[in-house]
Amino acid sequence: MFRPAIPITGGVLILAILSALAAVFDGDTMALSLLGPIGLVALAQLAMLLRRTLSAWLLLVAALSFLGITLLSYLLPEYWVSLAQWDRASAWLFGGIPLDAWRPALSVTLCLMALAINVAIRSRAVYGGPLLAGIALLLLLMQLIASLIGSDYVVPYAAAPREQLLLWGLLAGQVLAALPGWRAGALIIQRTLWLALALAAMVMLFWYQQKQLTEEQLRAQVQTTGQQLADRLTREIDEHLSAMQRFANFWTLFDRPPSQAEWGHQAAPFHRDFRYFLNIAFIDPDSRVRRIYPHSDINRQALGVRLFDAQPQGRAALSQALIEQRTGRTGVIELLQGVPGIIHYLPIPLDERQTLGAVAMVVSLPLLADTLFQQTDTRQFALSLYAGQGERELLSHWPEAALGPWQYAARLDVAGQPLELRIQPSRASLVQQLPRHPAVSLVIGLTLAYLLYLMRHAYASLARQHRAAHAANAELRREIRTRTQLQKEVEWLASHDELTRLPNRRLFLDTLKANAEQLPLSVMICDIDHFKRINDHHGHLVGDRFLNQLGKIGHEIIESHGGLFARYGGEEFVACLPGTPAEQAMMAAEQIRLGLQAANLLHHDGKPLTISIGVVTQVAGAVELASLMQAADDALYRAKAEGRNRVILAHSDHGILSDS
Ligand SMILES: Nc1nc2c(ncn2[C@@H]2O[C@H](COP(=O)(O)OP(=O)(O)OP(=O)(O)O)[C@@H](O)[C@H]2O)c(=O)[nH]1
Repeated sequence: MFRPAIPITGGVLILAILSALAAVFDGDTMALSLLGPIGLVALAQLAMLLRRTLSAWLLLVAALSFLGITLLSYLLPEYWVSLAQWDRASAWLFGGIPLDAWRPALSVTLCLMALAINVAIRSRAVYGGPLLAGIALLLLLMQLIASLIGSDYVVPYAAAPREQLLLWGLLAGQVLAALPGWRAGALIIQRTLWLALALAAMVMLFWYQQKQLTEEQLRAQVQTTGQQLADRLTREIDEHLSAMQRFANFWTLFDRPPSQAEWGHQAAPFHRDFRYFLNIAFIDPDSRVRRIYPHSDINRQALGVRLFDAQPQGRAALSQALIEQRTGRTGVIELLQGVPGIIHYLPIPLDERQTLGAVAMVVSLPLLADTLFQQTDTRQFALSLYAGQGERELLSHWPEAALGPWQYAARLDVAGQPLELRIQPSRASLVQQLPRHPAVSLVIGLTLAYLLYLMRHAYASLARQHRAAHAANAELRREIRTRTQLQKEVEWLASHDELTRLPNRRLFLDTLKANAEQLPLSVMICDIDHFKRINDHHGHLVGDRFLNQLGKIGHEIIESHGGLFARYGGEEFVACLPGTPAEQAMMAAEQIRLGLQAANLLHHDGKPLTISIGVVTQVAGAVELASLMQAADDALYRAKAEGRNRVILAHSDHGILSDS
């Protein structure tokens, strides 16, 4: 293993431990839940680098179990295991901490898993080490970009900078340790890696896009809910305005101020239907409160109060009703009851110029909002109603659960008064609604990329082995051919003479033996006359050429007689003629003698090269090679003795040889 990997991984481990201690101190469960497995993987990596394989595996099993559970929480559909069930399990396991408070982002989980698996396989290329490192790198780059851009996702996909740094450290350690091994198989890795890595990158982009889309859908959903709520508020206000109009119209039938009993009788149902009407009062033309419902203690204090004096903010609106006979309304004012609200003034005309008075309806905005909020599932949203554009909070409701990262603000106009309704969903409700398919397709896609790598790597390795085997086979075939050739040459050399390329003594004797029964069997021994002189005067090379020439002449003639011409040794040649009578053998010998003489092979003195030949033929009886050869040799000796350049047939001897 490459040494720098050890200090780098050790550094990651130390930093993870220190950060985890700080996180324990701060009670930062989110950081702890990532620092824990990072520390385990770093320790496992260190153990693997120091060849403590068993310890490394145990640590990895612990880290991968945790990461596996995290991954499952992203993948399993809500209707299989609901968020509430995950929360319960998480609270049981981690002492009351809900899932969302510790669960690392999906991309972070996958990144650490890739690094952990890479430790388990020791980054070996054959098991996908380079691809796992590549996937971890892509996920880290994605996180880096996300951190730089910043985002307000429901479920973020970047770890905190410190954790990201640790992950980079782990990856660097792995790559440094694995590089020498990867270099050895660089060619196969190159062929295998890029396609799988491109697939992984595409899958990540697809996931990112899907994630964007789902987040947008969630926002749209909350926006719709918020807008519905705002519309309902507007409708509610419209309804109470028309109800008030009906109420005011009723009193135009009177030409006198109503009695308290009449007022109470008529106002009661309106007050019951719209519980946010703090009171419904009859105001005389002098702006004094004459009748009021409900007849509560606090309301009774208002009786007789001249509103032009007591409530200057409402003066313009009240004048509109009393003098101009038009509906008037205050803006959001501080009511006598100490809450913000709006007062509507509706004229009760007597005729075109005179008014009987005005109906004042005091609307408590907090109560109005509360009426509305009660119709909504307030466990899932934080709701707040503001006067103007968030200038003054009229009512707000906060659920106990943690809130999501963003809110929607709906603007509405309540009788000319701008209000803002803000809706912020709880984080849990958003997480619950998040579809699982982007996460599932990411995990499946990355798994496919991994399998693709394994498949291509196996294929490339097999192809390389196949090529090597093929080359070895070709080499082997060449070797066999060479050896067979050599074998043939050796075999040929064992039975032939290299100079004349004629059969040698051994092959001659074997042939003779093999044809011993083909009587009459003739044998001849030929010996060049005074050959020594050729060598002495012309040199050995010329001597060789002469020997060669004789070989050709003898071979041609003897072969035409159906026999075998061989070199017996030195300047001696022999012939074996099975089934050949003495006359024919003599004739053949004579042909050789004359052929040599005519070959224009000359001694230094110009005399032609001659040959002496001894011939023997066995016509009957068992052939004895030694005596047969001896008889031929004797005949040759005689030929030499009688003056050379002649053919002599052996004497009849032992009854087996013919005589001339
Ligand atoms: N150039 C050459 N000479 C050879 C070869 N084998 C044997 N000789 C020579 O053949 C000669 C044989 O000589 P000898 O046996 O004395 O007989 P000769 O000179 O032929 O005389 P006779 O046989 O008595 O007529 C020797 O000088 C050998 O060196 C060979 O392969 N090449």
